[in-house]
Amino acid sequence: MELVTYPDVEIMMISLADRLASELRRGLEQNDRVSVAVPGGTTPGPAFDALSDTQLDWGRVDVMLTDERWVGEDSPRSNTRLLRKRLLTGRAAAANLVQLRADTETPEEGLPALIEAVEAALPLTSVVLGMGEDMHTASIFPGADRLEEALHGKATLLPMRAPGAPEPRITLTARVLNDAMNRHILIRGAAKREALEKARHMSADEAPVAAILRGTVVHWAED
Ligand SMILES: O=C1O[C@H](COP(=O)(O)O)[C@@H](O)[C@H](O)[C@H]1O
Repeated sequence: MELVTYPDVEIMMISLADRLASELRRGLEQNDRVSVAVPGGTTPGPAFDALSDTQLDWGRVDVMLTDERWVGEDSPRSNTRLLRKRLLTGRAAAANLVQLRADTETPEEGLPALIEAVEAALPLTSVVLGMGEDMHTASIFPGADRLEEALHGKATLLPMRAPGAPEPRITLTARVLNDAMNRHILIRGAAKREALEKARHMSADEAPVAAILRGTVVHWAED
């Protein structure tokens, strides 16, 4: 992995947005469409603000989440809600949202309706991942019920339940994340930096983010 540290969070968010825009532009020179997967949670909002303002042929861009919490878009915990509000707005409103949420009670029931559109947008041109202090990434959590499949299996998308996750989830698997042409992890604050350093010396079963580190650029700034 390559660790890039920034003088502050604002510069980090703008730099990451610039870098993603360049990767997508380069992809569009050679392909009809490009795709990017982004995290939810509390970290990426400012990078979304910067990216949504970027000049790009957004009509040829597929945008998806790396993972979603199985809650409705009216919930403040909905990652799709964050995406619509902060990324799929302004210039980026022309992008195509590849949904990771269906209107069913469980992710198991919803998955068949989602998989085709997700697979049509693969391989990802770029992926940005977040990471929790427990070293989960996307919704691949330590102790999760389908951890083994998510880390080592051939699936594209999996339902996931974990002690550290308050609601059921759906997540892209390590295979899909590692197949992305450009991979980034976005973290801020001392606790996550420490967790990342620990994860580098742990197995992916204990620290799922370890499965995605090879060849990935980690972007970090102090809070
Ligand atoms: O639950 C989730 O957590 C991670 C990390 O979120 P953060 O709030 O600590 O930035 C996030 O990357 C993931 O997409 C989300 O569903």
